[in-house]
Amino acid sequence: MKYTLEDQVVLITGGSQGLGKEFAKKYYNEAENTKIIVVSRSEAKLLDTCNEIRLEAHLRKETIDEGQVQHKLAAPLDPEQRLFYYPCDLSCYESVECLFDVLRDLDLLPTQTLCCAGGSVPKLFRGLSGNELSQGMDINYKTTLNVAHQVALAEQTREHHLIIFSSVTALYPFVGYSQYAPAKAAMKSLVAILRQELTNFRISCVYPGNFESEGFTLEQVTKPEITKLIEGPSDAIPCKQACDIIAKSLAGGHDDVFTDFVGWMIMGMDLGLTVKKSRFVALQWVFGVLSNILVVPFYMFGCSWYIRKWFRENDGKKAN
Ligand SMILES: NC(=O)C1=CN([C@@H]2O[C@H](COP(=O)(O)OP(=O)(O)OC[C@H]3O[C@@H](n4cnc5c(N)ncnc54)[C@H](OP(=O)(O)O)[C@@H]3O)[C@@H](O)[C@H]2O)C=CC1
Ligand SMILES: CCCCCCCCCCCCCCCC(=O)[C@@H](N)CO
Repeated sequence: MKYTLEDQVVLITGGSQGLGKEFAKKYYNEAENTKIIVVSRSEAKLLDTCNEIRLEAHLRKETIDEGQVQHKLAAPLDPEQRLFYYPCDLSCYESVECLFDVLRDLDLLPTQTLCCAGGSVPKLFRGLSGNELSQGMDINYKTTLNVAHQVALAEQTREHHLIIFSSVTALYPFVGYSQYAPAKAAMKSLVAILRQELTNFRISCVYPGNFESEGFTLEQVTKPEITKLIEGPSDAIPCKQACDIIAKSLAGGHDDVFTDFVGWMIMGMDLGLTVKKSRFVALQWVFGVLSNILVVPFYMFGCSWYIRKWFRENDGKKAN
């Protein structure tokens, strides 16, 4: 199944900001007939986002078409429009059912689904509240699980492209990400199973390294220094760059997608009983096998030693 921006109905979860919004912009600007539905919890944010995308496109067109194009304000699921929004807490299964009922009624069942909703609160384990812990699973895993299940039920026979946004931390879990990495690892596991079961689906899984977004700015505030140190090699790239890299990789037929070289290396080191479809996969496998023998044990030894030293020096204080 070819990845193309044109002639689709695309459902983007977490479409109100960050990478989801970047994808919404991309579809809106680079495809003519594609219908886009952005979903997130906050209606105010969604409305702002839709207006911003339309206004930007309008202003751009105005300079080309000398003001011939009319700018319309966003309305929730207005069938005249190409860009729709729907406020919904996707971690609640019943709400996702309602969303799909609405989409079915409006003949807007998606042909592509981008599960971008997610987010992390990086802190040391003892510093997290019970609410933050359950939010980690709800925002990252349950939003994706619920949407994937409803799409699977809605699209029993038609082809569908499901694109799930995990993280490099699913492949390399480390200090500071206890609230987040396990949920992203669960998404990787779900992807492997759905690829075997949903035979009419193309299922892609994106493992981004750091990129700039509203969520990223926020997580930097609570992120422990030791976490920043370990993830140092994955410098945050601009959101648009991440979006373009992912779209290009999907168009190239790859289904395990990374956004930087560190991501490619870590994906290679993650061997096991899953099929991998990533860029330069043969080279990645050879690199992975060799580095698991020659580098990983020493890196992990050094890393554990450094983390223990860091905890000793910070003497169990709230070390963030
Ligand atoms: N930025 C980074 O460095 C990296 C990000 N990722 C992953 O990529 C994806 C996009 O990241 P980024 O752009 O930074 O994300 P942001 O944190 O900037 O945006 C997250 C989006 O998810 C929505 N959302 C959160 N919870 C729910 C919910 N329960 N129901 C519906 N929508 C929800 C938010 O809207 P609202 O609050 O209105 O619900 C928002 O639109 C995420 O899954 C993230 O984990 C992976 C690796 C690196
Ligand atoms: C031989 C071994 C070499 C290993 C090199 C180690 C480099 C580690 C890079 C980890 C990058 C993690 C990005 C997390 C992004 C993310 O998901 C958060 N921004 C949350 O949103």
